[in-house]
Order: sequence, then structure tokens, then C-alpha cells
Amino acid sequence: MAQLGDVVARHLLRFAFREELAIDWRVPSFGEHVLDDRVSAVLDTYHARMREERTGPHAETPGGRDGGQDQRMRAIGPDTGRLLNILVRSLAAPTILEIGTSFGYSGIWLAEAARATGGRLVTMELHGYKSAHAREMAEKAGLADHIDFKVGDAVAMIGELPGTVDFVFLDLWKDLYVPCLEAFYPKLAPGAIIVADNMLGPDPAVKDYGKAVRARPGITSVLLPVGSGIEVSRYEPA
Ligand SMILES: C[S@@+](CC[C@H](N)C(=O)[O-])C[C@H]1O[C@@H](n2cnc3c(N)ncnc32)[C@H](O)[C@@H]1O
Repeated sequence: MAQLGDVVARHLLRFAFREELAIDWRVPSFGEHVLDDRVSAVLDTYHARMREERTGPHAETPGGRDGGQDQRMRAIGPDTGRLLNILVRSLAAPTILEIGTSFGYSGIWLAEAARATGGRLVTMELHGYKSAHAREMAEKAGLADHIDFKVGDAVAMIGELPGTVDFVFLDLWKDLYVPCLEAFYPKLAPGAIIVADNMLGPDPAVKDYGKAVRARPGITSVLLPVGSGIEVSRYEPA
């Protein structure tokens, strides 16, 4: 019964917040005076591709997830992008870790906030062709100087990061959420914020992540119905 309740709640939330009703694709609505023209133009280019992706057939093409030739952006929407940007802008010169670059959409929102706050974005992606596209778009947006693009398995690369991180955006294949948490948790700076995407999806791995992050010492966490559902957590050691 509890499981049925979960499914119904998930569908109601998805309906209430589904793209057609809630997504505001207009970049200027974020604030014409906040995002510069180069950033807005790049976001608009991504939005056109995202609209096509979301309205087109959902079947995987050959080589798609994850035959090594995946072409879908699988990007967060503009609402989640705006929220990431707002959260990062509340931090001073943060080190931001993005796990799951894909073709670079969420990274634009994060890097724009990194530039505004004197911070830096480190973004990790398994596939070189996706990371290369993300870099090209970041160059067009004038943001590439604020980003380190890393290619390889994030779970392994997180362990090699020097220093601490102030903000983590977790958005890769869901079965890796908990292994990533295990890898980045020891690197969290006091006051660090973690945002995990796709938390209202059907994959049981996201529930495992929700339980695992809330069980960690020093974590306060809330699930928000923004985009496809985000778990927003804050770390404050005792
Ligand atoms: C949902 S997409 C990320 C979307 C992106 N954050 C955005 O909103 O624009 C997930 C990405 O994680 C990448 N990925 C999957 N496993 C990975 C791993 N072990 N290490 C690094 N990246 C991985 C996939 O190739 C895919 O591009």
C-alpha cells in the first residue's frame, strides 16, 4: 500500500510540475540584467535542442545509453538550472563539483554562478565527445575559463580531487549516486550543499541515495518537486 501511495504521489507531482505547465524556457525571465548575452544565447541554443528531445520519440537509438554513442542531452530543465544558479550564487568563491556533464547544459548555469562569485566548476563526464561539446559551448558562452573539464569515471576521479568542495551537483546514471556520495562525502567543506537530480524518477537507486544521504552525519536534506525532483542537502559537521 505504501508503495502504491509512492507511485501515485510521484505521478501527481509529475503532473503538477510537468514541463508543459511549469517550464519557462524564456531565458530573460531569469533576469535580463543577470545573464549576459553570450550566456543567454548559448542557453537558448540548448533549449531548442531540449525541446526537440523532449517532444521526439523516447526510444534509445543504437549506441544510446550507454553504448558509448549516446546523443541525448538528458539535461535538467531551466527551472532546475535557475535554482542551481541561485544556490551557487549564495556561496563565496565556491569549488563546485558537477558529476555528469553530458553536453554541458547544467554546467552553463553552474559556471555562470562560479564566475559571478569568484568560484570554479569541476565537471566530470565519462565520454570525451560529450565533454568536448560542453567545452565548445562554454567557450561560446565566455565561461570556459571558469571550468575544469574532466573525462573518465567520476567515482574514481572524485577520489583524486585535491582539497574540499562547497557544492556538488549529482546527475549521472542513478546506480552511481550512492558510490559517488561515498566518494565525495569526505571532501565536503562545512556548509557544503549537495543537489541530486531525478529524485522523483522510478529508479529504486534514487531512493537508496535519498536514504543514504539522510543517514550521513551532519546532513540536513529536503526533496523538492523542481524539474524531475531534486534532493537538496546541506552538510554541517558537529
Ligand atoms: C543525466 S546526464 C547529465 C545531464 C547534465 N547534468 C545536464 O543537465 O546537462 C548523465 C551523464 O552522466 C554520464 N555518466 C554516466 N556514468 C558516468 C560515470 N561513471 N562517470 C562520469 N559520467 C558518467 C553520462 O554519460 C551522461 O552524460
